[in-house]
Amino acid sequence: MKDIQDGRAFATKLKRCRWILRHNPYESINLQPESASPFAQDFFDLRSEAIIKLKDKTAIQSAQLRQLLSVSKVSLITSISLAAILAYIQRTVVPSSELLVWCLLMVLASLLRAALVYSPQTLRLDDAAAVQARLQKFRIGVVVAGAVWGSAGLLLFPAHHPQYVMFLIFTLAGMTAGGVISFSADLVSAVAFSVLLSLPVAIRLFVTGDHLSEAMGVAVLLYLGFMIASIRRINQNICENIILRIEAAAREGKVRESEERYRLLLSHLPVGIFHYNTDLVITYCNDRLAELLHNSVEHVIGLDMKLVKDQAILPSLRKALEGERSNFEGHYLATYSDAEGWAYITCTPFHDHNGQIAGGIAIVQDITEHKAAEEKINNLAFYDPLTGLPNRRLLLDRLQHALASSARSGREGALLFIDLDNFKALNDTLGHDMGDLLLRQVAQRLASCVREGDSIARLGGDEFVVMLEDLGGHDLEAAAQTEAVGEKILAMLGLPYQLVAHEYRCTPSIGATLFSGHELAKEELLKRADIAMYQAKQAGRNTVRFFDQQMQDAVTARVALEGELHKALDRQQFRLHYQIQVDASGRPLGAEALIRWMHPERGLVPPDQFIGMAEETDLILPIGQWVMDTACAQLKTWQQHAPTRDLVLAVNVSATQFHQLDFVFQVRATVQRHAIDPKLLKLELTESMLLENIEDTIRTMNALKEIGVQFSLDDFGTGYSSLQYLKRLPLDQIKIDQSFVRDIASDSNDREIVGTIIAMAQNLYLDVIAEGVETEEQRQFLQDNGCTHFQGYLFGKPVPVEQFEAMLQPDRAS
Ligand SMILES: Nc1nc2c(ncn2[C@@H]2O[C@@H]3COP(=O)(O)O[C@H]4[C@@H](O)[C@H](n5cnc6c(=O)[nH]c(N)nc65)O[C@@H]4COP(=O)(O)O[C@H]3[C@H]2O)c(=O)[nH]1
Repeated sequence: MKDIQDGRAFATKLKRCRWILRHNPYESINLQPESASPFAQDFFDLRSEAIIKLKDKTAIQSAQLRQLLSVSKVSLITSISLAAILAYIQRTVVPSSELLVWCLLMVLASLLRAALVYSPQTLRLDDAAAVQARLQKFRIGVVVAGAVWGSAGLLLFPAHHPQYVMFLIFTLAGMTAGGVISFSADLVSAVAFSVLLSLPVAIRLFVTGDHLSEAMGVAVLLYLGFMIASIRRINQNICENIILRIEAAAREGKVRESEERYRLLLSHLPVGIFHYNTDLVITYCNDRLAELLHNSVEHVIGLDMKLVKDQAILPSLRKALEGERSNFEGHYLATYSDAEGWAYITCTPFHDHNGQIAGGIAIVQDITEHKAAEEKINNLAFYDPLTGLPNRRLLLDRLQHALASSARSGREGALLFIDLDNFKALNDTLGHDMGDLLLRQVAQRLASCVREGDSIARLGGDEFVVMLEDLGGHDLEAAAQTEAVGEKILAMLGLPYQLVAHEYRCTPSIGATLFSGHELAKEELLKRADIAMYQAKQAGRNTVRFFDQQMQDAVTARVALEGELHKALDRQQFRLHYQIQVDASGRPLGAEALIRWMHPERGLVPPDQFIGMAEETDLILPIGQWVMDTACAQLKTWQQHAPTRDLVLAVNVSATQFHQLDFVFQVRATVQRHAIDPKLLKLELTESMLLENIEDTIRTMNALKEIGVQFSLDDFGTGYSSLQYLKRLPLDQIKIDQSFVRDIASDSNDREIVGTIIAMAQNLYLDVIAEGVETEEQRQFLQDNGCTHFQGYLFGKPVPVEQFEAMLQPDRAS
């Protein structure tokens, strides 16, 4: 029902619109699409069309006017010529006064028309009023000319000379026909001209009264009627032609506009576009494509794609010519320039107006940067950025493939877990840059130790893994091959490294494990190789060890212990035991503070089992600080009692602790916090830690010396024991390692070493203390050779403070 109503309203409005168009093109039309119905939409379209037509009305009229003016000159000349001929012929049969009047009228009418035709005023096509005025003037000229020509039917009509009458009618008929042709662009002008020309002569013929004249009069009228009908049709055709021309011009303008718009759009698009014909010749390309190819648009257009250097894209281009949309992603190489990169190309068929495939359109996206980013991400995800070697992730992936391949071939493979010995020390002493340099050189050397199909990966830090594939089919054979590669790696990595100005030597510890098919998961294999490496470390480093189950159990236990060690400090499970140090007469000089871990289940855990672990995990820092605090607190207590006031307490300091940037500050803060005499605090340092960075070490030791603390060099004799550095270190004491003391009685070598150490210390004015003295014989020997201080079970084992203080009682001393 609503649709019907809409339809009716639509028809009414359509009618009104048409009426306006026809009768008053300048009336404004204010019609809105009231609803979203299809009729309303149609009406809206029609209204838009009508408005455009109204605007075009002026253009139509000006085109009509131009057409009228263009033939006016010829028609005016023809009119004047015919008028002259008519006047000349009729001069003998019509009164000269009438002829003169007519000629005069004709001259005036011709002048008027000439004035209108040759008017200098230029016509403005968009000025509706000007066009209207000019048309009106033209019509006036035509009406005047028609009237003058019509008057010839009355003034130049010689009733008694039928031949001259015939000539007059003939001339007027010709003029009418000519007028119709000349003025038919304007219906008003053409009709007015015909009527004004024909009607007077027709009337004159009827007035004559004879039958022939009357018949001729009727013929003239019929002829006029036919003329008017023809004029209407011709006028309609002319108007339609004009409209078509205007519409075509407008359409052409729009097409040109849209072409320009698309041209601009295509040229400025960030993607390359090209059109190609069915011969694969490029017929169009935008600026971006030319830019991508490092070429000009002119050179690219006309390029025969069949002849380009890189033909990878051709199958996709051809697919589009078969009517299918296709894509291409890949690397491209330009033919006529050095351009290359990665592109993503979409090819679409292009149809002509008959629906036939006329070629294809290709959209080219430059994905070079995207590819580079992708590669970078890929590299980051799978490769170690420092050495360029595969990382753990890629290694595990390759291991998975190796397991599958081993399962297929029945041949074994092996993993070699390589850890550089003392790498941390290198980083600490020469800096991380040197560490990085070493790792890069290690990676290169490893590559020279394996076959092409084998893999090398860096897991992080100084840990590398080499994966060997296609070894023998039996354990022994595969193990021998693995051992050989391991030895080769040991030899190769053991050669000196040139780290800028430093020549550096380093050894690896290698753990190996074999694999055969999918017997073990890849993570388990890696773990086994790691455990074996740990075993190699335990065995003294610079060696290859194969995985064994006992070792794994030990490692598992160690991991458990490590977990508990993290909590030990918070749970207050550490204690300090004190081992007495005496002089030659057995008088207590002080003690060495030795840490103990009182584990609730494991009982007392000796430091050998956890100090190393604490150092690896940096737990040694809080533990070391706890020891320092506890020792200072003890010193403070001792300071307050006469028998213990002068006791010196030796505290072990680990390398990590000592090399902390704020170690001096920490010691000073601790000494001040407990308000102890710093002279009573003796820091025991080992040879190896002092050598790490001798200059920094001396600086730190001097700073601590300024506070007042003393230094004892622990385990003396086990390291370099070089006089060179010994001289430079601000030491107070040298401690002879218990390993020399132990065998003094039986080993003449050890006796010699001990003697030399004591002599050296005396030369440097340093105290000497021997540790691990268990027998009177050892003590006597040491004393005879000049040793003045002693520590060992002979005097007392490390004990809790209460027992230690009890040992100091005068009754016991005596
Ligand atoms: N067989 C035998 N052994 C004797 C004799 N006299 C002393 N000892 C032992 O020798 C070690 C001396 O300590 P060290 O050389 O500094 O060696 C220490 C030291 O390097 C480290 N350590 C102990 N406490 C600490 C600490 O608080 N901090 C740090 N960083 N390390 C510590 O643990 C190592 C071992 O300490 P301990 O097991 O307490 O072992 C102690 C002690 O119990 C003897 O006559 N015969």
